[in-house]
Parts: sequence; structure tokens; C-alpha cells
Amino acid sequence: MTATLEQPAPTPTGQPAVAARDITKTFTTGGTQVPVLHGVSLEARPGEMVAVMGASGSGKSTLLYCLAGLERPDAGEVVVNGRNLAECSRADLARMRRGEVGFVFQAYNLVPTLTAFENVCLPHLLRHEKADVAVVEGVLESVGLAHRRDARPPSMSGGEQQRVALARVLAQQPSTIFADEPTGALDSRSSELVLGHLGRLAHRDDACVVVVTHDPTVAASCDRILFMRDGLLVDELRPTSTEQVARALAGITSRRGEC
Ligand SMILES: Nc1ncnc2c1ncn2[C@@H]1O[C@H](COP(=O)(O)OP(=O)(O)OP(=O)(O)O)[C@@H](O)[C@H]1O
Repeated sequence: MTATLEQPAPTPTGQPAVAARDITKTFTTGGTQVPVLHGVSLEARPGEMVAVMGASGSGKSTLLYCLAGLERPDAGEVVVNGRNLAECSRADLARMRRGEVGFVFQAYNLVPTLTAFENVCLPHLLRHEKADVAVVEGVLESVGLAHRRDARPPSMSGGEQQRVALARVLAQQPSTIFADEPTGALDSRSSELVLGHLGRLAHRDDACVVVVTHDPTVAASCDRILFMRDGLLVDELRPTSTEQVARALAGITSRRGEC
């Protein structure tokens, strides 16, 4: 699999689509405090596809959840499309995630009793809107699942479920997309297809895409990579090849715990 996208990456301009300023997050489980984010600041712009990499447990998913408004940071600020998330109610955040912001979950989050088609329509249903059947069928076809339209998640492979989850986000036509390991369950062909979609959203449709990944090939497809270690962003790279990304990641993870 080669690390290329069909669209060349333009230089992103303008205001950031996503900005985090000095965010911290500590979880408390069973009376024990688990500090995860220690003051993370970043910016990602419309038209940009940004990867977040780092060792397991370095805080990548927690960061993504804070950026998407699925977790509230303890301190610091997250601004998405000009809106400070701390000033948004739960209902505002839920509305954002059903419209302008899309999230591709590691665990798919599909409703098992609904068909693939119905799962893709779900954000529309939750907004009490009618989904455009042609759009929904179009996105299912674009992720190679037209023939699985009426299948339910329990009868689908992990890769098929991952592609339904992506189709659900594509059908929303969001301006900002967060994706947690979006190719984790996919073979290399499906992985290329998903990356192609995300790249086109960023580079053709001027969306901002933030992807958490362990896969150097996926990260090499992005415009910029942010490296995390122990709850901090410690490095940044504009990738030129999968090998270069793999070397950089190995360097970051081998120095784990030094800071
Ligand atoms: N809801 C939670 N409650 C308690 N601890 C949590 C919670 N979510 C995450 N953590 C802890 O925070 C730390 C960072 O987790 P996170 O999932 O953000 O890391 P990650 O870099 O995405 O890891 P991976 O690559 O394995 O998915 C881990 O120690 C994890 O156990």
C-alpha cells in the first residue's frame, strides 16, 4: 500500500478549524487519579489532514475526545469552528456532532438492530430530518457496501462495520472530522479507500480531518503528524514517506518516560 492521496494537499489558510490551548485531563477511577493530558496545545486548519501518533496510553484518544467535545478537559480551551466548547451545553455539543462535526469511532458505535442503510441515516433521524436516499446510497456505494445495504452489524465483518461508520460520517458532510483508528480493522485495499475519502474531504471539500493512528502508512498520507508522549505533544512532522514516519515514531516511543 502506498502512502498517497488522490488530491494534492493545498496549503491550508485562514482561521483554525480546531484549536486546543493548554488542555489538561485527569480521570479518576476507583479513587485513583490518572493524569492523561498535561497541557496540550495545537491547531488544525480547514483543508488539512492531521495525524496524531504515539505509544499506546500516551493520551491520543483522550485528546481526540476532548477536541470533539466528547470529553471535557479539566483546564484549557478547545475551539472548534470558532466555537469555544466550554461555552456549549451538552445539547449544543450533541447537535454539533450530528451536523458539522463527524466522529469515526474505534469501536464503530453502530446500532446492531438497524441495517447499514438505517445506521447511515441515524444522524438525520436524530435531527428529525429525512435523509436523502440518493446521498445515503451514494456513500454506501463509495465505501463498497452497496450490496450490504440491508445487512445488520452482527452479520458484518469488522471492516464492513468500520466502513458503515465512515459512510455515516460522510453522509453528514461535516466540516470537521475526528477519526480514532479509522483503518484499524481494514485490509490494505479498504484502508486506502477510507484514506482516500478522508483525504478528499480535507483537500477537495476543505474539511479539517484529525486522525489518531498507530499505522505509519496512514500517518504518511496526512499533511502533518503530531507526536504524543506521556500526555504531551512532543514533536511534529510533515511526512515524506512511510519509512520516515516509522523511524520518527520509533524514536518517540523509545524515549518514552524521559520527559
Ligand atoms: N474514561 C477513562 N477512565 C479512566 N482512565 C482512562 C479513561 N480513558 C482513558 N483512560 C486512561 O488514560 C490513558 C490514556 O488513554 P488513551 O486511550 O487516551 O491512550 P491512547 O494513546 O489513545 O492509547 P491506545 O493507542 O492504546 O488507544 C490510559 O492509561 C487509559 O487507561
